[in-house]
Amino acid sequence: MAIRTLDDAAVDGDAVGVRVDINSPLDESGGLADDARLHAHVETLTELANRGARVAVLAHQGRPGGDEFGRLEPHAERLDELLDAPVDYCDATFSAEARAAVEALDPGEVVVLENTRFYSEEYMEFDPERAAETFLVDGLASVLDAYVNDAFAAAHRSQPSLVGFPARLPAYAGRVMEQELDVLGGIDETPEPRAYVVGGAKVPDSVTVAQHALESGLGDVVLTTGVVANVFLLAAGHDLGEASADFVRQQGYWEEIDRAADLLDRYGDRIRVPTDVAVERDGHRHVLALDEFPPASDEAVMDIGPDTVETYVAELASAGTVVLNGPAGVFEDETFADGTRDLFAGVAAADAYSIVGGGDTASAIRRFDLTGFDHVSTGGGAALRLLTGEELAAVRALDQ
Ligand SMILES: Nc1ncnc2c1ncn2[C@@H]1O[C@H](COP(=O)(O)OP(=O)(O)OP(=O)(O)O)[C@@H](O)[C@H]1O
Ligand SMILES: O=C(O)[C@H](O)COP(=O)(O)O
Repeated sequence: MAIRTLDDAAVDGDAVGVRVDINSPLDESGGLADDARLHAHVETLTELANRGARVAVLAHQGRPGGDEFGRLEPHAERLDELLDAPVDYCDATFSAEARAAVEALDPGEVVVLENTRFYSEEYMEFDPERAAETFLVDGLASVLDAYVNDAFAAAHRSQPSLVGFPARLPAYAGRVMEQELDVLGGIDETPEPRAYVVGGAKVPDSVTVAQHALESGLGDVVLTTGVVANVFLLAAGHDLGEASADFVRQQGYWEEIDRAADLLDRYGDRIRVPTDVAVERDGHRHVLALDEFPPASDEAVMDIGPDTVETYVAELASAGTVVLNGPAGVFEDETFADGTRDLFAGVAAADAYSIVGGGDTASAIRRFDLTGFDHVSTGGGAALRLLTGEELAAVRALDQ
């Protein structure tokens, strides 16, 4: 694979479109609840500005219809604080106003364009050739001289701003992309046995990762937590009660139960599910063992229990490599933070080579002030897919 980096780029005076992933947890007021991903891109944006580039930042925030879907003005304001270069914001992405904002840039200046996902085609998946003809790519390519993709965390999405520009402009990997590919692209060289701890709420991505890890043999064991564990518990025939079943349905994940059941049939001896969980009862955390199921109809499973943490940490003690993605529970609520805090602390303390991925996962690590992981990736689903040997769409598009 021949991917050019910023070492190969001459950018002085050029207008450079830089796709970053600054998709971040938001607080109740819509501001940034965590800015780790913005910090991650400071190196690339600073290098380009210092080398005289005129920098147009492309990024997404959240998903259409989602709670964290919003404008990038807070991100632009924070980047203006983090960078020495002046950072402006334009509430347009590829319109005449956006093109004018790019053309008005002087060398060393930065403008953050509006959330790419405000535009319908951006949330669709295309092959690179078709993506190159979308209104977003076509609209911006005319005012850009080069494209840099630093958005490793979104690199598994074959969406226009991630795969469409290399067909139109000289394209390079940013420093985050370069570093993540160096570390995560070599999972088959990490110590064995490898344990994948798969949690969080992005169930389809995680089931895909579990399937790849088990089928390829890259993963020796998959330990499930979070909503992923709830789906596998349902697949194993456990009655999680009405509230958790409704949640899985509302998220559109009911079909994932069949995929999980298939994996249990084929690899059941290499998949772990919780032996106890936590629900809210009378306003407090209440732990239920599997033999006490089902929870009451209004009691959603919100965390893994202490026995599960103990069992998982004990198994990880013999791993050569641990890959961790996704919180174990609704860690944002202190009532349900124990599973994530205690399991993550166990991974950090283990002797294994530990690779952690995921925006919310990294946010939890910071919240609990945990150190001792060998690599904390900016990517969630992207990191996991690369770690199971899957090629990432945006990386393939950069390979010119
Ligand atoms: N049992 C549960 N029920 C509901 N939500 C849960 C549960 N366990 C974890 N979550 C939620 O999962 C979310 C994080 O899942 P996600 O898969 O997005 O993590 P991530 O991979 O680290 O983040 P990202 O993919 O955005 O980089 C958290 O907001 C957390 O509240
Ligand atoms: O946070 C992430 O995992 C990336 O920004 C990708 O977001 P998406 O899952 O909404 O495409």
